[in-house]
Amino acid sequence: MTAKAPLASPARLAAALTHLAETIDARALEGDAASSWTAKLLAKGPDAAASKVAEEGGELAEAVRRESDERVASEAADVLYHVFVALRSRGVALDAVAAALEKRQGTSGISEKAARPPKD
Ligand SMILES: N=c1c2ncn([C@@H]3O[C@H](COP(=O)(O)OP(=O)(O)OP(=O)(O)O)[C@@H](O)[C@H]3O)c2ncn1[C@@H]1O[C@H](COP(=O)(O)O)[C@@H](O)[C@H]1O
Repeated sequence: MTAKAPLASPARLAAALTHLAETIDARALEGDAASSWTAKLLAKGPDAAASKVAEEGGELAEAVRRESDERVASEAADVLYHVFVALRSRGVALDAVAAALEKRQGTSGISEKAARPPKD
């Protein structure tokens, strides 16, 4: 895929993310750490979830820099999974993330940055 290719199949990704979020929710409610990786991660708490987000984010960055498209997709999937686990671990609702994304719709990142108050 080239940098100019469209980001196809957003509905397919949305469906996969919905399935993933529902699975993580189910594991949080009745998962067993002996048989569920998600339940095991959640039992460790937000600090451990944060470490996994940082670790997987670094691996994705490395893949984007110098690995195959397949590796980039796989590392991106790892990041998405661990972001969802971290949100569940903190008790931050997916609705809050959706609201943050919706609020930004139609606002260019360049104009948003220009409107920020100056840093001290
Ligand atoms: N998407 C994932 C997913 N991605 C990664 N992992 C697991 O995360 C584990 C750790 O992966 P790492 O690459 O971080 O390996 P590691 O660096 O050796 O791990 P550390 O011990 O260092 O933390 C592996 O066992 C992976 O299988 C996942 N485990 C679960 N899911 C999803 O969650 C669902 C429920 O899984 P369970 O909770 O295990 O039933 C699954 O059906 C999947 O859809």
